[in-house]
Amino acid sequence: MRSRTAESAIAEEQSFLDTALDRRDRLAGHLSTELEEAAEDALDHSRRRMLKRQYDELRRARDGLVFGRLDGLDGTVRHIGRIGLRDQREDADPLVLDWRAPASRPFYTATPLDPQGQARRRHIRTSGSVVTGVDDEPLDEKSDGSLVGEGALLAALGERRTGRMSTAISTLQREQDDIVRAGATGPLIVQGGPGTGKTVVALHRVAYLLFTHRHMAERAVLVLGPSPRFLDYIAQVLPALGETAVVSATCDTLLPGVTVARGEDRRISEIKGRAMWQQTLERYVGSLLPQPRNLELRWEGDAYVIPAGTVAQALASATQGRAYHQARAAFAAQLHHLLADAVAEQRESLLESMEEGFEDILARFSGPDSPAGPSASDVDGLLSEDELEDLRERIATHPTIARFLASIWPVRDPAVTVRSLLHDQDLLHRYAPELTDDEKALVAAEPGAWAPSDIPLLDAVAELLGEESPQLQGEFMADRARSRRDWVYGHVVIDEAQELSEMQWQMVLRRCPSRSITAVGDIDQAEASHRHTSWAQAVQATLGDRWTPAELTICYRTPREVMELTGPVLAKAGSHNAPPRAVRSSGITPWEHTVAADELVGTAAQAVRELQERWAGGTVGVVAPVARAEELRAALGGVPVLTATEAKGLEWDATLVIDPTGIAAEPRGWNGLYVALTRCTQELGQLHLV
Ligand SMILES: Nc1ncnc2c1ncn2[C@@H]1O[C@H](COP(=O)(O)OP(=O)(O)OP(=O)(O)O)[C@@H](O)[C@H]1O
Repeated sequence: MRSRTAESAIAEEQSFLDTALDRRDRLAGHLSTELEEAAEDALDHSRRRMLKRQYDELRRARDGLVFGRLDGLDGTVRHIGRIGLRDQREDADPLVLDWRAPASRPFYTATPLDPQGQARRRHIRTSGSVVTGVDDEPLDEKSDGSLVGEGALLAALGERRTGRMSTAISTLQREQDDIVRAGATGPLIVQGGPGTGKTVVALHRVAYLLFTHRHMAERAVLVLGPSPRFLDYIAQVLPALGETAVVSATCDTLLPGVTVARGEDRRISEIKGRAMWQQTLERYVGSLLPQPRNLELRWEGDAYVIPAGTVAQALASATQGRAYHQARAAFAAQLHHLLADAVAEQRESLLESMEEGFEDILARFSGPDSPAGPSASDVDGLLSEDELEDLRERIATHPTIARFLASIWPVRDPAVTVRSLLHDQDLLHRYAPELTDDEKALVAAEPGAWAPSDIPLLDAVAELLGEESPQLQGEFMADRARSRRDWVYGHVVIDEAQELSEMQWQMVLRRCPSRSITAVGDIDQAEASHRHTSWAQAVQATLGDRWTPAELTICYRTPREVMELTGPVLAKAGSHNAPPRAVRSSGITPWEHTVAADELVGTAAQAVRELQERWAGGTVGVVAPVARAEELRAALGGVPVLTATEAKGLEWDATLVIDPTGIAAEPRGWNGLYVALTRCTQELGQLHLV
């Protein structure tokens, strides 16, 4: 039963929510009329876009229109919601504060020890347009102050999982909020154990940055995740936060038009992920540039020679700071000039010699008293500037000259270029001397189809070669950004960043030269083939020490009972860190059974059925060793059966971990097992093999 005070608080907030909903509808109606009229009025484009954005924002903001309230020590009352709502009176304070606005910050960070001028924080729970409850937190009393809005947080964490991540704007915690609102001028690397809200923080940070730095929306924000399944899991969070200027991708899908077509051996992927490839590729593409020499060209039946010295100068100025194809275009322009000059010069000297011959003839046939005939000065051999321009134009568009250029400086395709290097041990010997003979042989023996570790190499070569023809610039659209290799993003967010190889980091930096990057990850969950065991090591080759560390320390997902099992696993993974502190207990003891190999599938099927019954309306997931995943997938149809790598970043109400010893025996398997054990929000079961 609710107390009278709770009833009256709910009624009070219901009345406020009704006002806010009414205001929202009025504003949306007003904007809609303005937009309709604007169609005829030819409203200027950018204003129209702004109105449309505001209109869409208002229409989307149904859930969580108002979710919080701050009562100041000075008696002021401020409501906080998904978006800001202006009051009817222009000079009045906003009716609802946007959660990202600076004035909303105390909602996430005020504590009894640091009340920031606030007397009380209230979480308002709603379902559609109905207020269902309030949680009040006095900020003028002493408490341990470790959690913000504990009631609302624990209610959110205890909810059944839907298989899709949801927003956490009403329950963001202080350490999370600090990261969400951190400055964005350089790389920020956030370390956090499983379930500490790294993904939550990363996505809310995108929304915060796009709200605070409007210019970022013009260049879009790139969100990089570990797998398409993960991107699907987080897909609705940003639209729910009102953000559409976002492109999501994995490192494998970042290069437009290129698809990963095969898996690869860990050893080779480690070799191909090393930072040294950047120099290797630079050296190799550099070697493909033409060398200075005499160039012999034909034009309209005559031969012309451009001497090696002149060619060397033209090459030096064309290649200066330019990618291969841009340098080629600059050199072509110079070549056209040089040839036109040579043609003009030859023509001049020909005319001059003709002229001299003509004067001799005249001198022979006429005496000193003869009347003056045409003289050398009357026959001007020089080409006018227009004639010279016309000649250059004809040279520039002539197929013979284009063929000549192609013979000394061919257009190159990144894919062919990468393959020609990787499959040739002699070239590898010359340009990748850092590799051992064994490593070179392994790389050269790889099949032709692209593997994940090829993508950053292709990307690097595509950058070194440059676009053959410049791509059109235009008005921003996320699709446009996605379709362009050379798109420069306003900000990049990397989730599960511990998995990135050095070459993948390079690929990210290429897309964000400003280095406005947020990388979140858990170095203890790293399973990729690289050997990094610290962030400093992971980014040494790309960022050096120019990055800011941050940390998340509280586990929101996994209950205490499960987290207690993970300490020894983490130690076996070679980590010196302790697992994060779990914020809650589920009251359910993790269980484990041991079964014979031939009973494994049947027992797993039975266990999944029981879990599904217990967690009806929620989700159940199975994590298994790579070698068993296929068989289990076939037998347990309908339930996700994933390897530890595939389960990264995901969560279910209940997880069944199959053959933990088998998972631990995989490469970096203890890290994998740490991932597997920490996926559940409520119940963990393990099936061991005898
Ligand atoms: N402040 C919060 N309010 C409500 N729910 C939260 C909050 N922080 C985290 N959660 C929930 O905790 C769970 C774990 O969060 P998240 O997936 O972001 O963690 P993570 O650190 O990325 O985990 P992992 O390393 O395992 O991928 C999610 O269900 C998320 O919604």
